[in-house]
Amino acid sequence: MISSNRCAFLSNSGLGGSCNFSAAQRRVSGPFRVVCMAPSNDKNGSVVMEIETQSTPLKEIRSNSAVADVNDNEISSGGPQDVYGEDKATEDHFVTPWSVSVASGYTLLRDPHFNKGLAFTEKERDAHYLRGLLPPTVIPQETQVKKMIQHIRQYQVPLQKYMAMMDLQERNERLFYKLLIDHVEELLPVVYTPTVGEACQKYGSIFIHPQGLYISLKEKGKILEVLRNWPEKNIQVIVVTDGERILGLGDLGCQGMGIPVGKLSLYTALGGVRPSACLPITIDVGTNNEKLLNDELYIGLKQRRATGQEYAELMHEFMSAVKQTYGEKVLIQFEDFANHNAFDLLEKYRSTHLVFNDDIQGTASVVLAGLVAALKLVGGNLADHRFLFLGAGEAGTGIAELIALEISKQTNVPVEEARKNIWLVDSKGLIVSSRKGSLQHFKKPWAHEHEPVKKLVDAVNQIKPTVLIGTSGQGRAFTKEVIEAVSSINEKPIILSLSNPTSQSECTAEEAYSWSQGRAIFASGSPFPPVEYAGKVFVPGQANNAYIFPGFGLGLIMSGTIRVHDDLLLAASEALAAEVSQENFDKGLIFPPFTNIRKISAKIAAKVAAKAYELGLATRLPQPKNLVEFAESCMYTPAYRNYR
Ligand SMILES: NC(=O)C1=CN([C@@H]2O[C@H](COP(=O)(O)OP(=O)(O)OC[C@H]3O[C@@H](n4cnc5c(N)ncnc54)[C@H](OP(=O)(O)O)[C@@H]3O)[C@@H](O)[C@H]2O)C=CC1
Ligand SMILES: CC(=O)C(=O)O
Ligand SMILES: [Mg+2]
Repeated sequence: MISSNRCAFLSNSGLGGSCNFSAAQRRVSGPFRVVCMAPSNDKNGSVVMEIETQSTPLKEIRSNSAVADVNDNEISSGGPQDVYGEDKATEDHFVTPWSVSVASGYTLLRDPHFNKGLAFTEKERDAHYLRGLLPPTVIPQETQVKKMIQHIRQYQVPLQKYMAMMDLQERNERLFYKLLIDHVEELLPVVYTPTVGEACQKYGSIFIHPQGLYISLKEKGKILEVLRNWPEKNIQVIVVTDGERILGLGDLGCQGMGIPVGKLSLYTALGGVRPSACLPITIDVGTNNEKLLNDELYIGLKQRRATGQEYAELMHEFMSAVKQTYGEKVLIQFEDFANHNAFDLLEKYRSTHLVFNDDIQGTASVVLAGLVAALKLVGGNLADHRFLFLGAGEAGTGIAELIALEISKQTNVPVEEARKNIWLVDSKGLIVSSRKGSLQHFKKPWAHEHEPVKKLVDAVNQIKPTVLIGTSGQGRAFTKEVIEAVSSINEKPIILSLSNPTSQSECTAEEAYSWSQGRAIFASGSPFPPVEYAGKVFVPGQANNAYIFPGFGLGLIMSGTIRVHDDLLLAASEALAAEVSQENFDKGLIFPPFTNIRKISAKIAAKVAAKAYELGLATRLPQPKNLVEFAESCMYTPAYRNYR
């Protein structure tokens, strides 16, 4: 029965409150150590109990396992441990209730955190009972990457590429991240916008593995327990959605899970946050999407959305449970909530939690960076420009407010004054003071004196913007007439069509360049391929919050920052704008390419952390001398680790 000294195995047999050792033992045939968890009333809600079938202490059991046998630079460099808790991370697999942690043989091959596939060395195959479980060849990770990219390229349909990537993430996490990092420009549109939008729409039918934590109304009163079911303990970033405004695709309910999963894969690939520190969460309060309610494959609650007190209570329980479980330094990123909840949630929790709304704040920071960079091409200061937005929701008013804040800082005028050059159009037309009474609170600061204007083209002709920004979620709303109008006012009109996915973009790159006779400085939320116009090739940039949130989050985490302040958004923005090179400007680009994004993220992180220290918001002391180097040293790299 007990015949050799292989590694640890955890049973979930203690679910009822006590550990059923015999069941645990029955499931381990042959060599084993058993480590079993049972619920208790202690702080973490669990205790570790050991069944020492041989006289091996737990410490040694851990060191006998491949999981604990990690010996790579990330962990041994001494830099990031205290920031990322890497040293503890290996132990997470042993202290989480009900999780199974097996670090050898067949099960090792099926653990995406540790699997290396054919890259397991001869020694590892011997040491970890892999002989015969793999074909005899050993190939390095670089070759695996080459093979995988060929595999992904074989698919013509973007959704198939997406599914192949998700499948890889579930099989071999480090290979997934190496592939994504090495081919970031090519694969970003696969794991992120636009393809992730289609994936969310079809999530029910393509759903294979649950990839995050689902917290529905059914879990009300039990959210603390639900969080404890997640196998990782050292969580540093949560991206949470309630699925009500997924990109520009509307209410996708529980199927919005694709968004937190996608955003967090960028936290790791672009910002170097450890995958095990990332937790995607979907709050399911129902959906008002009739199509989904009538779809037998829909994965969420089949009921209309809870609102008001019921909604607020669930969210409050969630926010409290997160703080109780992961402490106050966990970053909670709100993503793709509808605006009637997004602003209120941010306001309610910004003084008690480390919260960040990506759609309001991250988008603002990235767009401000693009605009500051664009000044090099069009001239003038921010205060010299006139801004017109189509769309006055989270993205529109968020960007508008950060521009006003920056103008106010640069020119020493009150922010109310700085707002006067910024105009917004919503579904009812230009926002003007005569509408003030019926406006949502986030639109009120933008209700300037003007007669009502219904159509965008009329607003363009009357306001005469130098910058036109689309944040409406309305595909092709920048018509030929609109782009011609803004191009007749400006030599180089700045046109940003930020709405995602591609189908919702206010105009295509081709439309922007051709209708402006090649004069537009253009960027879009989702990527467009280069355009040839009048014998010249135009390379459109991508104006997406993906430039900011990974580095921004890294900066908060590495400095132990406890609250997000607007000055941190300005710092991130400044750092990004500084990364646009002359070579980029020469191509008409106002954002750097994503190829160097990890270096850029480290610089963003450093600026954010520096500002947090300056404001007294950072708790990691003493402040590292060189914050860029420190950020880089903290970043997760997906190279395989050696298992002794
Ligand atoms: N590139 C990026 O990084 C980001 C892009 N986005 C994209 O921006 C879009 C909007 O997101 P968000 O601001 O959060 O959404 P919101 O729902 O908060 O805002 C949408 C706004 O668009 C307005 N609108 C809707 N239809 C029309 C219309 N026909 N004409 C004029 N205005 C209209 C709405 O008007 P009303 O208020 O009257 O309903 C509302 O003000 C989405 O497509 C999203 O994907 C968002 C975040 C980041
Ligand atoms: C990019 C993003 O966050 C959005 O479109 O909602
Ligand atoms: Mg979003």
